[in-house]
Amino acid sequence: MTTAAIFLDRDGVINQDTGYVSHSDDFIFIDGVIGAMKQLKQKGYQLVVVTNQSGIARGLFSEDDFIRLTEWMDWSLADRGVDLDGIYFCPHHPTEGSGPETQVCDCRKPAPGMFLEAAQELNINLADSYMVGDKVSDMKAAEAAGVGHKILVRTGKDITAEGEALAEAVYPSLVEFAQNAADLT
Ligand SMILES: O=P(O)(O)OC[C@@H](O)[C@H]1O[C@@H](OP(=O)(O)O)[C@@H](O)[C@@H](O)[C@@H]1O
Ligand SMILES: [Mg+2]
Ligand SMILES: [Zn+2]
Repeated sequence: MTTAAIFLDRDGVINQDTGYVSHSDDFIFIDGVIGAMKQLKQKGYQLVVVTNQSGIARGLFSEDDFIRLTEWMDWSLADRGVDLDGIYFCPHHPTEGSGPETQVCDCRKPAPGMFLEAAQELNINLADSYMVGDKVSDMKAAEAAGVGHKILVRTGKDITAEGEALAEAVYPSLVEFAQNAADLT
């Protein structure tokens, strides 16, 4: 059996994108998102985070730093009744940096790799799923993976005309999206 998922971009959707956030001291949940995530789980969706973390390739922080922050985020959410089903990240950048993570990959959005891996591992029906992001690359990655619904929110980077054209809908934040998303259960 497959189930639908809500794919969530991290920076600009879950937390304020102050630029390459790598420590819990700098991780600020956007108002209302934890409640919104809880509501989406109750509607029957899996919740899967898909995040580009080129700060690793750029040498701004290490993969261990990312994992430490991710564990903190995961526990902060679990404490508030939200269990994430999956967290996928891309540590690469095609040109920036000088270490092993500086490489062309198939996981950095707008490539669909993280979505396809999640779909395999978590038995996700991509056509019935949603991607909620703040950038054109989020919409393009979802499109390339065959995610049925592409949503932009205004809590991150400025929404461009290109982004608006690719998205099915634009909401002020994840809160309004969760209020409008259909029940699966
Ligand atoms: O929004 P998600 O995918 O969760 O994460 C994005 C971050 O890793 C950073 O990605 C960078 O893009 P580049 O990776 O430098 O193109 C910039 O957008 C930063 O402001 C942002 O903090
Ligand atoms: Mg983002
Ligand atoms: Zn990658």
